[in-house]
Amino acid sequence: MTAIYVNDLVKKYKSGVVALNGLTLTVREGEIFSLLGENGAGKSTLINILTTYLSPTSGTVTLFGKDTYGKAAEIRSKISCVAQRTSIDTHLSLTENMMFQSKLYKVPKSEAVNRMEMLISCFGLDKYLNDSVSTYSGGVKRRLDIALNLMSKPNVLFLDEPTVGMDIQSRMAMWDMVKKIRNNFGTTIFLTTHYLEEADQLSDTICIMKNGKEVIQGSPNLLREHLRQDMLQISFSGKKEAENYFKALKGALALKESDLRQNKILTSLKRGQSDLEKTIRLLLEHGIPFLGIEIIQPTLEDVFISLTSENRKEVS
Ligand SMILES: Nc1ncnc2c1ncn2[C@@H]1O[C@H](COP(=O)(O)OP(=O)(O)OP(=O)(O)O)[C@@H](O)[C@H]1O
Repeated sequence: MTAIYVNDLVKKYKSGVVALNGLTLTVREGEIFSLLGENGAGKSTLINILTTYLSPTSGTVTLFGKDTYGKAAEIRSKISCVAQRTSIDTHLSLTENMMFQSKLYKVPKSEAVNRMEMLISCFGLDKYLNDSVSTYSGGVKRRLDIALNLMSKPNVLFLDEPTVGMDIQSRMAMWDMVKKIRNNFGTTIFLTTHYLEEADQLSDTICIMKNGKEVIQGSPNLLREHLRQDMLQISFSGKKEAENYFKALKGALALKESDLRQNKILTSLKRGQSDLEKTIRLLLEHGIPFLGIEIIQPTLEDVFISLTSENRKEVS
């Protein structure tokens, strides 16, 4: 069943900015759906419309088959949104925070206690029960915030950049939690992220947005297949060296600005082995001190850069 359906959605702000420009996407029930896009692509605007805090200029938004227009209260009882700022009260204990949340959603007390105990155990929050919430790390506060938002048994959970600013351990604990929410409760999860690795690890479906419109939507593998060709990667000892030799190789290898990444030059291979041989010859003839050269499979980051860079080809 379709959880969220957005068709030809347009949002024009009073300032004249068109933040969403005919966006269409589908989120299936029980999946983890990630929305990726550069700053200003329209992700927050879309979340604000889906969570009923903004009304669209035109287009259709349905949640579980029902048109959301004018039904804010009904929709809000089915969803939860974890924004970047946590809704935790650091003067209350972990359990007081959870019980307070259940009162907001009018969950009967005995049911709320059962649900709280289940969530605490499911997400490994029991080891923090005796500590003051104000001493929790950012990662644990974020996990508690998500647990609070699950007290109301939402059908859809919106997560706005759930791991921003976290170290790798906290990020992995969060990924584990997000997968458990889908697997154990069947909750549909709609998240935004700037981390391609996160989208790749977590998502059943990824949608890449640009300028208020979808560019591509599909599984991580489908997106990777979109490039359909291997890439040539030349590594240098540092970023500066890569920049210098990028200029020297630009014309000969028909490189684009987006082909320069940190200490590497990455470009699509048009003629496989013969491109590799030509490039090695060129590097040796010009005495360019490269560290390595290899043919690699495109990553999700390569797909993202290829689809969102200005001169991209239209998606077939
Ligand atoms: N309240 C507003 N009034 C006018 N323009 C706005 C408003 N909110 C956002 N915008 C503009 O709409 C466009 C989309 O913004 P939005 O915040 O939805 O993008 P985003 O993808 O969430 O960006 P980021 O990743 O930086 O959070 C941008 O050009 C932004 O400046």
